[in-house]
Amino acid sequence: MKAEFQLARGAFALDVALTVEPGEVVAVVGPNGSGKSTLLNLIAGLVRPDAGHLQLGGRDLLGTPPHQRGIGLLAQEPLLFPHLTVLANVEFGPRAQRRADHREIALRWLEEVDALALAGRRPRQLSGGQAQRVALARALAAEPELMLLDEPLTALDVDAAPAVRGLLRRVLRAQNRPAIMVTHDALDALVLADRVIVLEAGRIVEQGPARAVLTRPRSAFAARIAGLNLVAGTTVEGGLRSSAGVVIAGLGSAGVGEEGVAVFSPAAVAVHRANPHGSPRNALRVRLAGMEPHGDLIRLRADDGLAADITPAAAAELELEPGEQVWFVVKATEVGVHAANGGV
Ligand SMILES: Nc1ncnc2c1ncn2[C@@H]1O[C@H](COP(=O)(O)OP(=O)(O)OP(=O)(O)O)[C@@H](O)[C@H]1O
Repeated sequence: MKAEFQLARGAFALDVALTVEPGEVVAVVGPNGSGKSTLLNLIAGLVRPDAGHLQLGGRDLLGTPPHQRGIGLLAQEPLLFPHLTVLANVEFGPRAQRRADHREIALRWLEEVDALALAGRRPRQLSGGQAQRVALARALAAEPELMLLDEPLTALDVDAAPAVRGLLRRVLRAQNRPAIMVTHDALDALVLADRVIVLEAGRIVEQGPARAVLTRPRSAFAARIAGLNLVAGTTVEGGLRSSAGVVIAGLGSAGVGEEGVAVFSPAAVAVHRANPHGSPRNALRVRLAGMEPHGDLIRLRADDGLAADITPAAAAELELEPGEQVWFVVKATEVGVHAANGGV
C-alpha cells in the first residue's frame, strides 16, 4: 500500500505519506487528537482528503467507495450482527462477494481463530475475547488486501487480551497482506508490529522497527509510551535466554525456542550493590551509565539500556556513581515474556 494524504479541518491539519509492504504490520501511535483515527478513516474511505493518493495492489483507490476498496477493519468493539449466528457473521463477506464456497471459507477462518466451536452461537452468547476473535475471522473471510486494526485489544479485559494478542500475532504473521494498527499500547506495537510510526499533530515525527522506537525513542510521545525494559533473546521454558546468555524467568504464553522479548517496567526493578543470592528473583548484573530525575523517582540507566526507577532515598542510601556495577533485581511475576516481531 502506498498513500499520501493532505487534509485541513479547522485548526487540525494532516500531512502524511506512508508505504506498507506486503505482509508488513505497521503500528501507528501518537497522542490523543494526533490524527490516528483520521488516517485510518482516510485509508478506509470514510473521510476524503483535500489532496493525495492511495494505491493498493496496483489499484488507485481514492475515488472508490469504502465497501469496494478491499480493506478489512477490526475495530475496538467487535460490531457483529446481533441477529446472525457466528457462522453467518463470518460468511457475510464471502456471500456478498457471491463466492460459491462461502461456507467453507467461513469455517476455515473460524478454525483459524480457534472459534469453530462457537459457530452456532449468537454474538450475545460470546465473551469479549471470543467476539473479537469472531470479528477478526469475519474481517479476514472477505479476503481484504489490507487490514486496518483500530485499538483491537483496548475493549478487552486484562484476562482476555493476551490470548487475542497471541492470536492476532499468529494470524497477521501468516498473511501476506499488509496491516495498519492504531494502538496506545507499547506491548501491542512490540509484539504485533514490524514497524512503528509516531504521529503528532497530523505528521509522522518518528518511525522505525518497533524495538528501536520503543527502546531508543526520539519523539516525546514514543518516550512516554515506551520506557519499558526490553531484553531480546530466545524463549525457554518459563522465561527467556538473552542474546548475552542470561536466563530471565517470566510469565507469558510464548512457545519455547521462539525469537522473543522479556518486558518489565523500570518501577519493578530493585537495585542492590551485592548479588542477592538465593532469592527467587532475576538478578541482572549491569554497569550504571547514568541517573536522571523521573517524576518523583530517580531513573538509573545501565549501559545495556536497562532502566530502574528507585526513590531518591534509596538512591542516596546506595551511594551510586556512574560506572559502578550493581544488580538489577526483578521478580519473575513482574516480567512478561512474549514472542516478538520485527527488529528484535
Ligand atoms: N468529524 C470531525 N470533524 C472535525 N474535526 C474532527 C473530526 N474528527 C476528528 N476531528 C479533529 O481532528 C483531529 C484528529 O483527530 P483523530 O480522531 O484522528 O485523532 P486520534 O489520534 O485518533 O485521537 P484519539 O487518540 O483521541 O482517538 C482532532 O483535532 C480532532 O478534534
